[in-house]
Amino acid sequence: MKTVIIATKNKGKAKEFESLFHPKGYEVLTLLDFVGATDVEETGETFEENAILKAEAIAKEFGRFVLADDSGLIVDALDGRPGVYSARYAGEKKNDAANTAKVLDELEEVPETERTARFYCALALASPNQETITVSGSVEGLIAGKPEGENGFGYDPVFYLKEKGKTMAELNSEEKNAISHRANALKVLERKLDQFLAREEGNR
Ligand SMILES: O=P(O)(O)OP(=O)(O)OP(=O)(O)OC[C@H]1O[C@@H](n2cnc3c(O)ncnc32)[C@H](O)[C@@H]1O
Ligand SMILES: [Mg+2]
Repeated sequence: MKTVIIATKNKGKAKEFESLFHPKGYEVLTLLDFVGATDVEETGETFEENAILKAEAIAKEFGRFVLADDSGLIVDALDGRPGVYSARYAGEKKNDAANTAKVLDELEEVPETERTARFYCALALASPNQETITVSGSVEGLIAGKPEGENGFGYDPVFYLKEKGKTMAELNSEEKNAISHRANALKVLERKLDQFLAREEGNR
């Protein structure tokens, strides 16, 4: 089986990438499978910059092609926050419940019509042998009044999808993977993947 390494230490992302890549015939490994892999600092100002930082650092470290994901929640009423700080919005400890509570708190006075938001995902595919490819995807929603649902991770319990009448955390993984920012970015990447892999073969 072909293998793709994802430069992430996030269990929720790892699980989603497994379900997204298995049907394509790829086994997925993440940094959770490699003890001692570098924790790449996310010093970029955009999702794209951070995805590139993570993918290129780990591709160099492992000497092979690597995919990285930098993603987050963009809330219009908060001028785009938490944005690139989504993972550490309530502090460096990366606590999903605390991050979510902080967003809900900040939106307390904001009426439903103004609670528009989107999840955004930048993917970077890097290799020591060729130029990095970057793609992105997003999904539109509203920030709910309180958390609902147990599935997914991060801000999923407060990300309400009007068309579904449910939060992202009330969808099963198949349903989330049909519409998510991550799945949408991966669809775009797919169109470029074959050429990228052919160049990898050529560089062996
Ligand atoms: O950097 P890696 O190791 O990949 O893991 P991370 O959790 O730090 O990931 P990011 O830096 O990309 O920050 C993304 C944060 O945005 C949120 N997020 C991203 N995708 C999400 C999704 O599908 N559902 C809910 N929240 C999401 C969640 O809080 C993540 O921790
Ligand atoms: Mg991170």
